[in-house]
This record gives sequence, structure tokens and C-alpha cells, in this order.
Amino acid sequence: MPPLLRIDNVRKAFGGLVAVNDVSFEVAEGELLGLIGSNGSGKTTMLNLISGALSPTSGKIALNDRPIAGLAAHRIARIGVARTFQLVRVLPSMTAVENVLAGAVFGHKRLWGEPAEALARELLAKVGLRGREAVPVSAMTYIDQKRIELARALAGDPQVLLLDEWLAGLNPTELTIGIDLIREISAQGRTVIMVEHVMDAIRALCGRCVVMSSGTKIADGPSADVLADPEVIRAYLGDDDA
Ligand SMILES: Nc1ncnc2c1ncn2[C@@H]1O[C@H](COP(=O)(O)OP(=O)(O)OP(=O)(O)O)[C@@H](O)[C@H]1O
Repeated sequence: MPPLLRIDNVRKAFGGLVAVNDVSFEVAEGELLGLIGSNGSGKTTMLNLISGALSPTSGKIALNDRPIAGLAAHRIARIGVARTFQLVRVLPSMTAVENVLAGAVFGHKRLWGEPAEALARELLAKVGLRGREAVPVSAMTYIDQKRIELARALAGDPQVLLLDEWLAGLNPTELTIGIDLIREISAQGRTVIMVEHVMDAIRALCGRCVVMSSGTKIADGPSADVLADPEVIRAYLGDDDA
């Protein structure tokens, strides 16, 4: 079966800084892939290239064999990529349910009216916000805003879901719930790429991970192997600590 998402020799330079350096990898339908690497290694830039927030300097990105690199973000969202952001981006003056509805309206599967509202409520319940539908997002905690972002991303029924450190900042109890939630989303067949620094979550969730270091892919394989790879350990901890 051809991969759902194909990243082919993708490069992104910001002036003289090569944030993503000719990176290639593929993601199969239904896979839950971890994208890891130390701070500044290019992970968020990679997600920005897939979601269309940035255009690659060179290289190809294809979703279901359809080239998407360089298309506008709203078109890529419509084709089927949804994401959450490292620093949450919600519409603060709107309610929880209105935020999630925005995902349904602008996502891969357009939904309006009653079906969209029903889906939004169902997704809010799924992320732990049952009964909070009418609360303005500005009155919610940061963690609850993260939950809303996830519900909004799911509302478009994306072919690929990109999570940018969605588990960051959760306390241990919330982390367990968050890991279970991602596991459930994946078990339902959703294809997910998660950028994450919480290694316990990567171990628990991701069969495979891709590791970036200074813009370059340095490892790609089963998470247990990759996380035991001395080069990966060195890239994370620095030579002095490895
Ligand atoms: N818009 C931009 N303009 C210039 N440089 C940028 C831009 N976005 C990212 N960079 C640089 O590209 C490099 C990769 O950044 P990126 O945010 O992708 O790393 P990251 O792996 O996601 O890091 P973190 O784990 O800290 O989020 C960094 O050196 C960063 O400063």
C-alpha cells in the first residue's frame, strides 16, 4: 500500500539557517509516528511545512499521492491535515463549542448546522469537557484550551492529525488521561504525527519514531530501537552527558 503521507527530501532554510535539511520519511495510514529531537532541531518547522504554515525551500510533500507542499494552509486543511499548536491558538471570545465548530466547517469533511454541532459536543465530551460547551474559551485554563484545540482538529475528520507537544504542561494525572486519549484516537484508525518531549508518552504510544537533530533526520525506526541508539542519546543529551 502506498504511504498516506510522503515527505521527500524536504528542506526549509530561513536565510542561512537550514531548519529542515533534506528530510525524507513516510507515514502509513493509521500509523502513530513520534517526531522527536532536541530543542531547535526542526520538528515544529516540519509540522509547519506539512500543514502549509510554511512553504519548503525544496522537496516534495504528498498526501495520498497528491502534492501539497507550498499550498495555502486552508487548502491543506481541506485536503485533510489538521493540527494543534505548541502554544495553543483558540478563538478566545468564542465558546468551546463554537471553537470546535470552526474545525468542522473549515476541515476535511465540511459539516454545518445540527450535525456539526452534535459532532462538536461529542468531541468536547471525548476530550473531557462535557458540560463546558457554552463556556467562553477565554475563561478556561490553558490545559482546557489545549483540549479544545484537539477537539477542533478532530472535528474536520482529518486524514492526518499533527500534534505539536500536545502533552506538554500536563500534570501526571492529566498526562495519563492525555496519553489514553491519544491512544484512543489512534485506535480508531486516525493517522497521527506527534512532536513530543515526554519520552514516556513516546514509548507508550508510538511504534515508530523519527529523530531530528539540527535539521537532519538522524534516526527512523521502532521507538525502542531508536531510543536506545547511542547517536540519538548523544543528540539529546550532548556529548558531555552521553
Ligand atoms: N520563522 C522562522 N524564522 C527564522 N528561524 C526560524 C523560524 N522558525 C524556526 N526557526 C529556527 O529554525 C530552527 C528549528 O526550529 P523549530 O522550532 O522547528 O525547532 P523544534 O525542534 O520544534 O524546537 P522545540 O522543541 O524547541 O520546539 C531553530 O533554530 C529556530 O530558531
